[in-house]
Amino acid sequence: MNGPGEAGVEAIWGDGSGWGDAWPAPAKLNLMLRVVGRRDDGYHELQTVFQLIDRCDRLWFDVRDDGRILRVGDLAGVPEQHDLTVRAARALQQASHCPLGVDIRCHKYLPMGGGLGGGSSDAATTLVALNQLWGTGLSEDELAEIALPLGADVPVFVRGRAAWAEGVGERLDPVELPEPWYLVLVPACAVSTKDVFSHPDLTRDSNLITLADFVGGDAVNDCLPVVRREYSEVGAALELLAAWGGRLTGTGACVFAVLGSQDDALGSLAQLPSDMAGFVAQGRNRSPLLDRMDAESLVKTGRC
Ligand SMILES: C[C@@](CO)(OP(=O)(O)O)[C@H](O)COP(=O)(O)OP(=O)(O)OC[C@H]1O[C@@H](n2ccc(N)nc2=O)[C@H](O)[C@@H]1O
Ligand SMILES: Nc1ncnc2c1ncn2[C@@H]1O[C@H](COP(=O)(O)OP(=O)(O)O)[C@@H](O)[C@H]1O
Repeated sequence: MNGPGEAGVEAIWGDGSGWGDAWPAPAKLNLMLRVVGRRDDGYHELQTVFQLIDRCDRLWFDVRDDGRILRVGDLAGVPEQHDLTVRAARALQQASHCPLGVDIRCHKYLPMGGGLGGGSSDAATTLVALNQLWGTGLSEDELAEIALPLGADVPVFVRGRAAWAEGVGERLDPVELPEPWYLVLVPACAVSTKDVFSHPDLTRDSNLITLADFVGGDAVNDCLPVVRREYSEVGAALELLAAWGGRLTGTGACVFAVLGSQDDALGSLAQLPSDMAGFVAQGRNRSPLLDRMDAESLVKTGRC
């Protein structure tokens, strides 16, 4: 992650070129989030708007002939069998009866527990990449179905488009939004999605709104009051963004604001207090993962 004062953007992340052999796993921002109900299984019904950004984890996959699925390297606090990339590969292997395996390497650039969906995006990139590399040939709908049990946020990354979302995040309608420059702050705390959704004070009965309401400025995040109260670091970060109307993404901890230009955003990043981390990224209606697929037109192996 970039600290304040460093260049906040790597231009190669946004345009689908310059990835080398790495597969991108972009972050998302929830531009608004309403909790509109609770299902019998405890999951909450949401209305949210997802936009992708051009800040990404990077993944590499080496196909194995012996069917084993292995993680290369460590991820702090996440045992290999719980890693969403490993779980995604296993889910695809089971669904497709593919005899192949894979070594998975992931370089994290996205904070964990930040509300940026990094783990979910890693899982989605694994599904999309292995569907190609294993030659399993599943459709986007089939991949999205495998994605949902891995996490409510995984399907949007499989589909790779900014979206208006309902249900637990699986009912997705693509939307075309402005693609502004965002300043994203990363408070020094990780927020547990589960803890926020089980908090007794969480608003769970927001009224339904329409896309037109959102476009007209209704951009509330119902998780904010609880998160702000439980994590003082989040409140402090939001104060730094007050001039631009800072917002919380998902259940946090990251907060973000729309800046007028890349230069404005980088200038504001450079002026942050030295103990506040952050980065600059551009909104994307189309995932860098889809751009990478198009750019490289990888040849299907047809080995399954
Ligand atoms: C809130 C959102 C908004 O985009 O993002 P994050 O802040 O986590 O990034 C997502 O819905 C999160 O999706 P994801 O991170 O995949 O969550 P999951 O692993 O499926 O769920 C973690 C836990 O949160 C609770 N949960 C999650 C989603 C939801 N709609 N209702 C819930 O009650 C459940 O207790 C679940 O056990
Ligand atoms: N490959 C992975 N990358 C990140 N987190 C992972 C991964 N696999 C499992 N996890 C778990 O998922 C949790 C949520 O991670 P992440 O998706 O990055 O945050 P958020 O849901 O807040 O956006 C992490 O705290 C971690 O325990």
